[in-house]
Amino acid sequence: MARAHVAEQDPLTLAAAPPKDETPAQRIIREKAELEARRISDEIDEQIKREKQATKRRKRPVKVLLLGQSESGKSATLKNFQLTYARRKWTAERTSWRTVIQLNLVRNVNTVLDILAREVADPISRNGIDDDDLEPTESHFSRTLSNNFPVQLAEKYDRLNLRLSPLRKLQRDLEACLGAASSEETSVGANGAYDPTLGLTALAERRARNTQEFCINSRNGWKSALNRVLPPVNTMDYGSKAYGLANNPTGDSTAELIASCRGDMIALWSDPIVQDILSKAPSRIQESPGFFLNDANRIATSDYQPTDGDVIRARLRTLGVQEHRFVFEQGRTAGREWVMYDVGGTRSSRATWFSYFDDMDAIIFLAPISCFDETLREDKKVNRLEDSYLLWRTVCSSQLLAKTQIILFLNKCDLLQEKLKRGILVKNHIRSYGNGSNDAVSVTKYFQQHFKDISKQHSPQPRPFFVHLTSIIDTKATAATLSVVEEGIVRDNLTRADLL
Ligand SMILES: Nc1nc2c(ncn2[C@@H]2O[C@H](COP(=O)(O)OP(=O)(O)OP(=O)(O)O)[C@@H](O)[C@H]2O)c(=O)[nH]1
Ligand SMILES: [Mg+2]
Repeated sequence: MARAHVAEQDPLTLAAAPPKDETPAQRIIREKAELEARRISDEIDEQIKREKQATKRRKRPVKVLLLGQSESGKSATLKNFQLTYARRKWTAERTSWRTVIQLNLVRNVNTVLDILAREVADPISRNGIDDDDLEPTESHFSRTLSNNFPVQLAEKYDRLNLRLSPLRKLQRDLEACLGAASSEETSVGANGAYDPTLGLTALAERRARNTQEFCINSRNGWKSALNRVLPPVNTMDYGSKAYGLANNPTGDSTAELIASCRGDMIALWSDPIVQDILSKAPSRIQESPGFFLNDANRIATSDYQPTDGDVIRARLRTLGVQEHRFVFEQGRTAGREWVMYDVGGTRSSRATWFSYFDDMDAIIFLAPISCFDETLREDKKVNRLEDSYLLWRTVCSSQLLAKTQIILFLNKCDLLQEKLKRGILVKNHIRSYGNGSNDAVSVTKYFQQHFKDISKQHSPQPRPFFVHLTSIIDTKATAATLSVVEEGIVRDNLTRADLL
């Protein structure tokens, strides 16, 4: 009774109650109207629910996978994305690249010394001593050069070699601190060997057996390698009495040591005879990844701070698959999170790629087209461009990626131009090129057509061919390319969200 009384008093119940004097005909009309109102209300609820779900899907991170052989420019592309769209994070992380760049520079110096030793000492290289084993001794240059050059020059090299010798130990120590990422892979373990006749599925099965690289799956990406550097380097001793570096608590000992070698580095690099010898070497050190000798004057200082360009050019090999998350601060997708997966490109790393094919909004495939005359570090028998063709075919033909947008970057166009200008003939390395013109436009067009044909022939279903000619170290031009890429990826991402 008490409840009925409350219900009677409730204004909502009273308002919704049928009129007291309602006739049966009026009742039928009223109930019909109520039914219709409920139907409309349910429909609106359903619409709101659908829109909420679509908004949620649209807000899910944009996922991009970067693929391509080692040294193709995947990490450099990722860095450009950060530089262009996540400036705050980029600036915060820039300093942590200092040690990598210093190592790159130190390695450049040691490589020049090695090339000099090998080039001027024919008897040594003929005796089968490998580049990697070569460690010039104090008297090495004077012993070998004195046959060909004035004694005073030989003495100069001896002096430089001796004065720069602490950089040998520094290189080893920095490599030890940075870990495997700081060195290039030069040979492939049996388990990790890439066999192009195997599908990626079969390769993925090998993954579990190959533990060397796959245990490293850093969510912080390269930061994990960079973070390892500072403490051990602080305590290094590079003949510290001579350089006054012992127990420097700020980690500046490396910079101090490198700075103390600056004059000698520059003297070595600017020497015309050294330049002449290097110009006759089979590959140009200036075109190798992480080349900084032209910037020694600026980098070999105790207070060196990397510039944006330095970081893009720094070389640190990617191990395993690294996930990078960042919220775009500008662009069409400002406020939206992007997740980019940067993979290691060496043959032994490729088996991991497969498990990331699912659920990507786009794949950016990097193919360095300047490499037509080079072979893989990990397999000297394989031409780099041929390797890229094969990889591209594998990616295009994947059923899992049949509906995924794939964007091709024909990268290192700057180096391609350099090589062609130097007179390197494409036909000598890519037989199918025949007597085509050896200029950059014709060569690029030819390579591009080949990639397009592969995509057309091997894609499980027709897909558009998106291609960009890039020089990823050119940050301004790359920003313009990335803007186009961002638009395409987001458009695709929204379409997928609405279709889901
Ligand atoms: N000159 C020139 N150098 C480039 C270009 N793109 C990348 N590089 C440099 O080439 C080197 C290798 O690039 P990375 O981005 O480290 O290559 P990666 O594909 O990530 O290689 P892995 O991590 O081994 O798979 C770096 O030193 C880059 O700065 C380019 O277009 N031109
Ligand atoms: Mg990389």
